[in-house]
Amino acid sequence: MVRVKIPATIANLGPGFDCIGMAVTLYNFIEMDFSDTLSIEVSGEGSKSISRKEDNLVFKAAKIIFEKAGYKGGVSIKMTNNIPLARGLGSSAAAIVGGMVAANMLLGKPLKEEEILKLAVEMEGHPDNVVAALVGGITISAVYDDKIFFKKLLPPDELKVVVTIPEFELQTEKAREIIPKMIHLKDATSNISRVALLVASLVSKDFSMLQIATQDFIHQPYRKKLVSGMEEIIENAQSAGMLCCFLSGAGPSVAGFVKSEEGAKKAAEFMVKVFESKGIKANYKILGICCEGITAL
Ligand SMILES: Nc1ncnc2c1ncn2[C@@H]1O[C@H](COP(=O)(O)OP(=O)(O)OP(=O)(O)O)[C@@H](O)[C@H]1O
Ligand SMILES: N[C@@H](CCO)C(=O)O
Repeated sequence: MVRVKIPATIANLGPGFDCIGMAVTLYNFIEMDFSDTLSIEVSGEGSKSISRKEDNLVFKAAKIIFEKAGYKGGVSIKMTNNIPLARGLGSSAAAIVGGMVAANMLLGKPLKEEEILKLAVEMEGHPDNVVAALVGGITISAVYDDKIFFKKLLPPDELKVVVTIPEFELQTEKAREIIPKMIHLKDATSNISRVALLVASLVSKDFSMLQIATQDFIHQPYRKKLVSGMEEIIENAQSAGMLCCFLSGAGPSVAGFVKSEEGAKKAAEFMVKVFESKGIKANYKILGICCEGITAL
């Protein structure tokens, strides 16, 4: 039997659409063992909605590894989920990375980490969440010639993350459909400058420009139609005590960086209030940045 712990991830951090991801201290757990048949147990988030059949995402990810390694038997999977589904916290990346890594461990690690990384990115469709879930920290990824190139930044100690999670689900697929296929050169230039500024700010631990460095011009302006309250929260981030604020992944959660737990609480209460003013119930979590990525227990 193998057991893994997989972090939630926040993608984009504003302008880093499909390339920046950040692992945070909220975890799902997967136990996997050999079995004669397929059995799936789910507790916690998604326990009412997640499929227990062959179309389960954790199983589908594990099956890719089983097929590569030539294993044809059954499997039992027990998951304990703390990452809410379809809220912009990387639940699908956690399911894919967790399923693949657990299956590979169960079979005695026939695949190398690079192979798993490639298969997981292919399955998810973009590298941001998957890379961060695998290696932890804040990751910057690029895909070229079928290979994934990434760098991991270890976060400045004092940074905390406050995430406000609306009650409603937003499937990433739907949140991607709303983004136009063509973007203006001016918007592309604005995002390129922000991403460069964001990475430089994190590396130099200079947070003074984070509000500008997390501005986005290519996905948030369209997604705000799907997440009412998001724009008001982002516009007032600094007066609410945050260094900056952005849509978490594809949404609908909204996340911000703060320097203290006390500041985080004040910011979270503000965010919850804005959502409530739009008729949306929301809760919040104050998280750290997870430096390790998926771990075997
Ligand atoms: N533990 C899990 N087991 C099985 N399926 C899961 C699990 N977690 C997520 N999923 C599947 O992934 C879907 C959510 O994925 P989606 O990409 O829409 O959002 P997300 O990954 O939570 O957010 P984001 O991609 O914005 O970070 C769920 O509706 C469910 O089908
Ligand atoms: N980069 C992705 C993250 C969500 O999976 C998006 O924003 O659609």
